Amino acid sequence: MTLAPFGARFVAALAERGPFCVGIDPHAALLHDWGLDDDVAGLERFALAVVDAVAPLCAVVKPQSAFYERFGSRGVAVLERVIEQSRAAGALVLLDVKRGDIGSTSQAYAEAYLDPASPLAADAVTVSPYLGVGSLDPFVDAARRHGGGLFVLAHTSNKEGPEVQHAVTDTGEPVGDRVLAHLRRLNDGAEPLGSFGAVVGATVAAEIAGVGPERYAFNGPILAPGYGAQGGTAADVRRIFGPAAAHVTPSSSRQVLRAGPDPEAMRDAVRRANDELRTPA
Ligand SMILES: O=C(O)c1cc(=O)[nH]c(=O)n1[C@@H]1O[C@H](COP(=O)(O)O)[C@@H](O)[C@H]1O
Repeated sequence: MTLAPFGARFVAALAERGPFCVGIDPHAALLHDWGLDDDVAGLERFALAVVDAVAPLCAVVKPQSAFYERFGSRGVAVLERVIEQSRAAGALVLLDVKRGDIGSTSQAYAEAYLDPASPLAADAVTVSPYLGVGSLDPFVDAARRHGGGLFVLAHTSNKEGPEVQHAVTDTGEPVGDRVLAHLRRLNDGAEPLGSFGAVVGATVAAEIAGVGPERYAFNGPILAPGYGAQGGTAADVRRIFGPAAAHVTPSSSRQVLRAGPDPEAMRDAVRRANDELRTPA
């Protein structure tokens, strides 16, 4: 089955279900809080309970691969089920792996995460441009071939990010903005939205190097992690992104997961976040 381009699927999913993205990150501390052991059985119970509760309700889920890889191949097998069951429940799966390498290795990563023949195939994947945005071309090609999406790290939510991302390039623009300029070109002319997105924290400064929300006026999706547990709010999303907020999926992991294991409490957390994010300023 050939999928429609990711950008179009992203727009439709947000319109139908709301902008909020749930991160499925089975931290050891959360397993403990839920009364589960920090082992593969606990991981599986936790992750699939979250999928059952939220995947039929929210537009995007974002499992972070590290929390599954921690348990080796059996943990990765749980991740495969999280991906498959979330997609079956109608959520887009953004697999958070932050990959990026020289082109020939990026090619193998792209096949692992975007080729529908792979057991780990997702709708979209997070990638790092630190080896140069051009090193991500195999991901771009695979996304175009398979209707997949990319989210490229630009201005991340962590306090250490600006050391690299605000550094000024030869063209005088910050590194993070150079990444956004590449995305502007990749998405040029796509309707209703391109498939090549940016990662910009819901915690970043509203103005960087004298430029405000206009830096995010590009024709692609934006993932905004840091909502909730890292302090980002709906007001921050509106302040940082301005009109581009219409294409932003703010994500939170711990804020929703801490509401579990009661499925209704997790669903309430998702509904609350979507209500806050949809309310006009
Ligand atoms: O790419 C990401 O998802 C990401 C980028 C970023 O700038 N900051 C960030 O926190 N993340 C991820 O978003 C999630 C945040 O989790 P919470 O702080 O529990 O909501 C984790 O999976 C992080 O790895």
